[in-house]
Amino acid sequence: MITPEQLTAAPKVLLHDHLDGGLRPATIVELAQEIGHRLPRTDAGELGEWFVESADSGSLERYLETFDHTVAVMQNAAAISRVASECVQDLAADGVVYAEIRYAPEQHLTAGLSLEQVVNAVREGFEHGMANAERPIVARQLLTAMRHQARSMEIAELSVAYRDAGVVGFDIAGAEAGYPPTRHLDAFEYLQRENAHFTIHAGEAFGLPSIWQAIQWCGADRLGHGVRIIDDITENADGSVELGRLAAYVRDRRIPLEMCPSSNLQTGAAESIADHPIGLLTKLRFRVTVNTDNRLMSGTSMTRELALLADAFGYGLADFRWFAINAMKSAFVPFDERLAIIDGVIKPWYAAELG
Ligand SMILES: O=c1[nH]cnc2c1ncn2[C@@H]1O[C@H](CO)[C@@H](O)[C@H]1O
Ligand SMILES: [Zn+2]
Repeated sequence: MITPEQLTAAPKVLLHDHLDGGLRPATIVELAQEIGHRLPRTDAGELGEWFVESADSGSLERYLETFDHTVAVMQNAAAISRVASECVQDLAADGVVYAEIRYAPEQHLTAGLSLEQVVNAVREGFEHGMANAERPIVARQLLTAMRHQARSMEIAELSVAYRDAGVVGFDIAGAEAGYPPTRHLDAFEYLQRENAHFTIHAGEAFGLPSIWQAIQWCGADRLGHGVRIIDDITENADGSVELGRLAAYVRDRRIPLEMCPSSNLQTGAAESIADHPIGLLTKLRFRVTVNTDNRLMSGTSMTRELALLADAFGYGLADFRWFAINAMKSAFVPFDERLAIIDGVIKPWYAAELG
């Protein structure tokens, strides 16, 4: 049996976590007071519960409405830096040793900041967080463009401009139905020409066409969620499994799936953890990674996600090591930096625990 202490201490790698989905409720209350933003609850504990309940809507669109409040309090550089630093410290306390944290710079301009000022504020916060965390952690930025907006090219250019300043990749997020990834093809083609990395939220609220476009039209390095790839997999009555062409491609090419179990229950992408496609995809040895998505809206952490999976599927330390190494192999930092964490941090810890 894995003890809770062991699970917290286990080195974890997080590729899919939204900066504006992971604020401490107490910080939201303080920041809202400073700028006079009205919150649905003013007690931090109640506010935390409000986020989880409101995000528990069964629809991605309604889930996303809760971000109005977190984004509202992240409009000046001091607030953004504070949130970024606390994020890194919270992840380190949760045993995360490497994290790629994403947010949409274009959503943080309402009080007059420029896109560059937003990225710099996050950078300063991450540096402060790494320096003050209770355990060593490496934190990097992914810049997200909102798929219903038309600023993806500009944000892609921003991610390239800051590639040597803590930004390791690009993403698109927001409502998926009606906003296919090909809407932003120019941005993805630009990134490919720049030898840059990107992931795409696909196959969460919409099915295979979205995943297919993300990979075969846009050239995504990784898939955000990607749960609907299960629609291209047939389980026969005799227990045999058949992969369609797209599912086979994703598995054969080792395309990383950034899976976020609790988030998927809230948006209706899965019924329960036990029914979540992560079980079958792990058994079939897809390049599965475990992620939090939005710690505030899901009331979760990496430790909690792993504990839920352990309960539902009987996973143990060997499985958690596999998830961590899968994720670290799929990170957007240079290969030597990935290896340093795999060989210097993840493998030694598990070797000591597993014997
Ligand atoms: O699971 C998700 N699917 C799609 N979009 C999301 C998800 N979680 C958060 N965001 C969106 O990404 C923005 C930048 O971080 C958030 O403001 C939210 O609108
Ligand atoms: Zn997400």
